[in-house]
Amino acid sequence: DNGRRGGHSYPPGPPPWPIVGNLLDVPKEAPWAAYANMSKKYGDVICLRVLGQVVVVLCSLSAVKELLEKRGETYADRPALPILECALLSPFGWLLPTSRKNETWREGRKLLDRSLRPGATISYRQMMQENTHRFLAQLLATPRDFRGHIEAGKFVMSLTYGYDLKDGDTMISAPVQAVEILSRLILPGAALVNHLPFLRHVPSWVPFLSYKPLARIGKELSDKMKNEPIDFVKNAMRDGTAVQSMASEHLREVENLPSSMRHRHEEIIKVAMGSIFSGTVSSMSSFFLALVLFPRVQRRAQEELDVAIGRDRLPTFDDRKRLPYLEAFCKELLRWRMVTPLAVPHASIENDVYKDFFIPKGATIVANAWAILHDSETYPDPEDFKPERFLDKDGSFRDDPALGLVFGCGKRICPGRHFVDATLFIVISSVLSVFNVTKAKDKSGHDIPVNAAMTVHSGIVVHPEKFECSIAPRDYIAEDLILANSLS
Ligand code: HEM
Repeated sequence: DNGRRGGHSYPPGPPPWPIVGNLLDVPKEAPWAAYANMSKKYGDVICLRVLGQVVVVLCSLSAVKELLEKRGETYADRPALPILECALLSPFGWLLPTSRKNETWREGRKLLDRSLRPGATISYRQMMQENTHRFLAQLLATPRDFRGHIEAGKFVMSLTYGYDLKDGDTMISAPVQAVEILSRLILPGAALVNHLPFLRHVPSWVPFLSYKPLARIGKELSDKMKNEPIDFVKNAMRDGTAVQSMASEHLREVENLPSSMRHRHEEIIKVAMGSIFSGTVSSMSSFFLALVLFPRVQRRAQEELDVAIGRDRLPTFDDRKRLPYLEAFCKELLRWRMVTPLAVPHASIENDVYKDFFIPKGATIVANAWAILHDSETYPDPEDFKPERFLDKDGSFRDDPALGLVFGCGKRICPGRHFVDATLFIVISSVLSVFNVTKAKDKSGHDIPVNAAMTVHSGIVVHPEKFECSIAPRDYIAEDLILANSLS
């Protein structure tokens, strides 16, 4: 393979070495920034060859849109990763984010798109508001545990299954473990590890599991993850105690089908619902980080809330159109500290030619969303948190089509994006309307410095490092409001 087909060569990139190719060029730290740098030298479409695998990194909006969106069908696959075939991981083949482009993915994806479309999330507004009010009460009671309050996955479990997650609940232990295992192994940083054959057999760093045969562990976790929450919903439906949720709605739709058909539909429901994870944890921590680091932004958002809503009630979804600064704030949050700076890799299902470059079938395609949304020409001082970027001179909100990239692009674009958008709005506006978030103080009353660093958490998702902050009600009016709403 000399990298040429029909007169076209692979996209440019660092020259490959014999045998190892570009293995040593694959960045280990902040790969999004390293690829962005590389693109200054080689252009917006870069090619690396890693142990026989062609990896194409897209660093411009036009390249991402042209390939992943316009030629969406060609790039709708996920990479075929040998590691996913190992005994431990093969039972998770059904999970939509990593699934190859097959019939189960297509059907599951359709169901998720239907459940999570903007119109459908409107019917969950009440539930989101109630969850948010409970979150405010938890912040008031134990502000130092703010990370724990965010991390509970509550929003997603009540949306998906109408399940009220308690602290330390085992209902999410299977998904949490599975996500930890999968995401550590599959994505960009780990891309090269996938090709190291010994890993196909022994992920020895999984100590809590290693006493059982891997195949059994994988199957048990996968079954638990898929079946346990759905069984909960079915039982609740039988007892007449089921509350509205995505799962109960779908189960109701197929309730009266003949059993053979019902079985297949229920399987798809399990696949689709089981593929939903709490993805907003990272953004919510970054939200608190932004507030401590940029007090000016916090004050401005509070001024807008006070004028538009007043101080005697909490925000609702109906207020959104009157809060352009807050809208811009939510967008800036997703841009400033991207959750998945390299999105999730796609793969090509056939040979393709882009701008005279040859992209072979089976190539891994990485959309470098970070390079685009942190480009200092389009976003001056990209590391600063500035909602104003998305405001017109008259203060109205200005949308930016490139922002959608934080949710990926094309056929695999995040189906949870509208839900995320709604969740962030209601949580952020509610927190800001009643709390002041500032640097925490040490015993002698000095500000504790804030660690603003980000860390790669389990493979693809990036989180803020642990930091401290003080979260206090703005005044007694705010405190009363939180308490009154958490009781109703
Ligand atoms: C801030 C929060 C979130 C971010 C930044 C995010 C981002 C992403 C990205 C970048 C992808 C890959 C897109 C691509 O391949 O082009 C993705 C896929 C996915 N996301 Fe999200 N996501 C978030 C929250 C959620 C939530 C709350 C849900 C469910 C309600 C969800 C469900 C999914 C699923 C099922 C996929 C796989 C889609 C497929 O492969 O067909 N995500 N997400």
